Amino acid sequence: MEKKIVHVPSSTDLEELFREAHLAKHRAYCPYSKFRVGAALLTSTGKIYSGCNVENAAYPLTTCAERTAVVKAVSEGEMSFTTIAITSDVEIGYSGPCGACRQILAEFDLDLDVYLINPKNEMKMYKLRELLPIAFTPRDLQKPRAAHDIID
Ligand SMILES: O=c1ccn([C@H]2C[C@H](O)[C@@H](CO)O2)c(=O)[nH]1
Ligand SMILES: [Zn+2]
Repeated sequence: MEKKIVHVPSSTDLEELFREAHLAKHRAYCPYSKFRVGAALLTSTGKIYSGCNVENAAYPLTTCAERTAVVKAVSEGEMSFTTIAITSDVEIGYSGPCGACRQILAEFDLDLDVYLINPKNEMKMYKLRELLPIAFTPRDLQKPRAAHDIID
């Protein structure tokens, strides 16, 4: 079997990742909610893709920071992620990724490390599988289904 080379994040990688998430938060376009979010995604090759929330006058068209980062990475050919850092202006506790973003991240790896960081630089790490138990992922589409469920 071919061995996959995975870049194990060092503490310097993580510091850089947290800094990128912080910088991305400052680029948030959120004139309606005034709620800034920054995210930074680390690939298994050691690259970082960051993103901010991008709102729209047609409110439901808003893109979350996490989704911006995923779309940037995937559109540059990166699909293997080890870690995401997410930061907002919530000072008491942490703001977690919304349900839609959890699902978007679950497409790629439920073992993803999710760091939530607040403005006091406190942080908490979760595995994505903890944040989205019994996730629906591409593997579910591969599972055998009962004949009566198959529509052809
Ligand atoms: O996971 C989340 C949740 C919310 N937001 C953004 C969307 C919107 O611009 C603002 C308030 O919901 O925060 C994100 O970027 N990520
Ligand atoms: Zn979201």
